[in-house]
Amino acid sequence: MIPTSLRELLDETTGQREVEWAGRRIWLIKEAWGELAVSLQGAQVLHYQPGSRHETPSPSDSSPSAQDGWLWVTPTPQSLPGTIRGGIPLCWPWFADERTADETPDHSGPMHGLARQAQWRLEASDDHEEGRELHLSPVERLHTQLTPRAVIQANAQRLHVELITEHTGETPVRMSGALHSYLAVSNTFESRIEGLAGARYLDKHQDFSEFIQQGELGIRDALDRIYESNRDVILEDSQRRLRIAKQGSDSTVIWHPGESQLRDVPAEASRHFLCVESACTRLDPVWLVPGAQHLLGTTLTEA
Ligand SMILES: O=P(O)(O)OC[C@H]1O[C@@H](O)[C@H](O)[C@@H](O)[C@@H]1O
Repeated sequence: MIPTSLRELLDETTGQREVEWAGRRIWLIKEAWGELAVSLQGAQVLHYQPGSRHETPSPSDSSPSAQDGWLWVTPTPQSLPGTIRGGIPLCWPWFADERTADETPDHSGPMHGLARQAQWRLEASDDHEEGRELHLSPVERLHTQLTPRAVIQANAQRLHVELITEHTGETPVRMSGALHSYLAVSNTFESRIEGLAGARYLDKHQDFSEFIQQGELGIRDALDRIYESNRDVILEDSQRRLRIAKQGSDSTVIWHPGESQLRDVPAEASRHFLCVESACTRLDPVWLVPGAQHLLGTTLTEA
């Protein structure tokens, strides 16, 4: 589900073009296989919709429909240099406040790292498996030893995002990170995740105490959990069943603020997303040695 102003820009797009939206440069694609929108702030996918839209939702109806895409974006994003809440923010080279690869003297780097605020450049947009493959790199160096790049593939069947980190320095670095996907749902508190039953998790709301997931996970309230799992999960709600697969990640983060008001999200809009994140966290940090690389990936398909 994307804001109406972004929807209008997509509706006016044929093929590919760069536009300005919410003060950011956005790469829009509308082709026979579907639609994609990527913000060059953060190399952040904001929208993916396979196939063509069949109908325009009525403006009076604020609930998302299957035609609104698989990702959710707040209708009231922060202005720059803030970040856009929604889509798939890249959290790099640390997750949340772990700051393992933070090079500031007092470890005061931003929550979720440096990548999502930074400006990225589109290096290539190629035909790929009857869809598109985009390659992006940060405009400025973000870390003295680590270099990230993003690869985004989209076609009529799937959206795939890779965050690749190369170690170009001389001493090992401990990093973490996440593909912080905001997935669109018709009602967060009626949605359900399959695939985590029996998994160990840390509950951030209970001082990272450890628990085992009993049965499948129904979302009923706020939650902030790191599951130790590398399995696919399925997000089910009344509009679709989405399979979320991942690569290079042994942590699955499930997050929603519940009824707490986020300052950049109107109350009604916050009932339409759930974050399911392919991550490397305190449970599975990545020790990168000189010359090595790590790939963190997520793949969304219809289940
Ligand atoms: O508001 P932010 O910085 O995007 O973070 C949102 C949430 O992101 C999740 O990944 C974290 O587990 C939460 O603790 C955090 O609150």
